[in-house]
Amino acid sequence: MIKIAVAGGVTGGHLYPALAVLKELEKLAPIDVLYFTVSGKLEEKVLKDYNYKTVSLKIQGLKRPIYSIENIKRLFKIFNANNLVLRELKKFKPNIVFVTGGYVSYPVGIAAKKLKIPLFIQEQNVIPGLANIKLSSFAKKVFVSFEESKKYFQRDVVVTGNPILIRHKENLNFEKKTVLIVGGSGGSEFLNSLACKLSNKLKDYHFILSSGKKEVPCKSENLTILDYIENMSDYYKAVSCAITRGGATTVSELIFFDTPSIIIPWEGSTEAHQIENAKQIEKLGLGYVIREKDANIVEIINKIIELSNRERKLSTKENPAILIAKEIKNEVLK
Ligand SMILES: CC(=O)N[C@H]1[C@@H](OP(=O)(O)OP(=O)(O)OC[C@H]2O[C@@H](n3ccc(=O)[nH]c3=O)[C@H](O)[C@@H]2O)O[C@H](CO)[C@@H](O)[C@@H]1O
Repeated sequence: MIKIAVAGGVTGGHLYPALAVLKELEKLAPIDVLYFTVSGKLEEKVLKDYNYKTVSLKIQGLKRPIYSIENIKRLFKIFNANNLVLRELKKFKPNIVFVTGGYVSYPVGIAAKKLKIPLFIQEQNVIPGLANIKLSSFAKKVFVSFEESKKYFQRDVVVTGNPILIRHKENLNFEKKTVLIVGGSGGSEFLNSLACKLSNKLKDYHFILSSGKKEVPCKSENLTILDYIENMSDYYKAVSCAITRGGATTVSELIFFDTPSIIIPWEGSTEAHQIENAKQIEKLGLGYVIREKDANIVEIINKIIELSNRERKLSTKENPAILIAKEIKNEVLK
């Protein structure tokens, strides 16, 4: 039995890679999971379908710029959460702690250090997040998704690729050319409004928008609006092309499913990390990166037409989740 404590969430970008690894680990050995969640966030909803123990933390991420009064309050909550995490880890006695970044990972990683439990870290983004960078100095292993991330760590890291959680429910088959538009796990007002403009101009195309429950300023026959898509894998495979933000997990999924795509990175992302993630799509010739300021509707339409006329091929790739699961198993069941 592998007893594993896990943290990684708030957004889908951190959550799904962790779940992907646990899914593979379960195939290698029986597992007992304690998952640290953030109160009210996506993982608390998603984990209802899983048979994992959970501990909910009432914490918030630090605002940028880092030096502000509000951050002192938030740090205080994180320090309080440290005590709860310590208590829970002492009770659960995991063989290993695994974190996939985001601020919830920090108190869990620190507690692992205090209790001398081996810590494994997984980073999705090309430019690593603050929590993972800080924790990496004492982690037993660090897995990164892209070669380019190596230079940000002052230690050895293992390049595995980003774990992909395959979520299959149905075999989709669209009659018309279909464009998937997704603004990350929280949606994007910018992409919602772009979906309106595109569906209005390209009437012979079908658009599917994951709105993240954010406002969509139109209704149109050729625009299907969904609050959230549970089975993203089915969509990645079936659509002609996708338009997305530059979240690392979305980018990795597009690469995994060979989905031709246009990435319009979220300009507000910390250290503009979404721009660096997005470049991976261009590097592989899978699509284009367009900055918000250059998002010209005619150019986007031309790119949609070009990408959706490409023949879709799904090459077989090994899921990075398998590699990481094997490393965890080898560490625990030495
Ligand atoms: C606003 C924000 O802080 N974004 C960050 C967050 O990602 P955020 O969760 O926004 O974005 P990502 O694009 O990385 O991942 C989204 C995940 O949610 C899933 N999904 C999305 C929509 C939907 O309807 N259904 C669904 O299942 C996608 O399949 C994917 O697995 O973490 C990422 C990974 O560290 C970062 O790169 C992003 O910059």
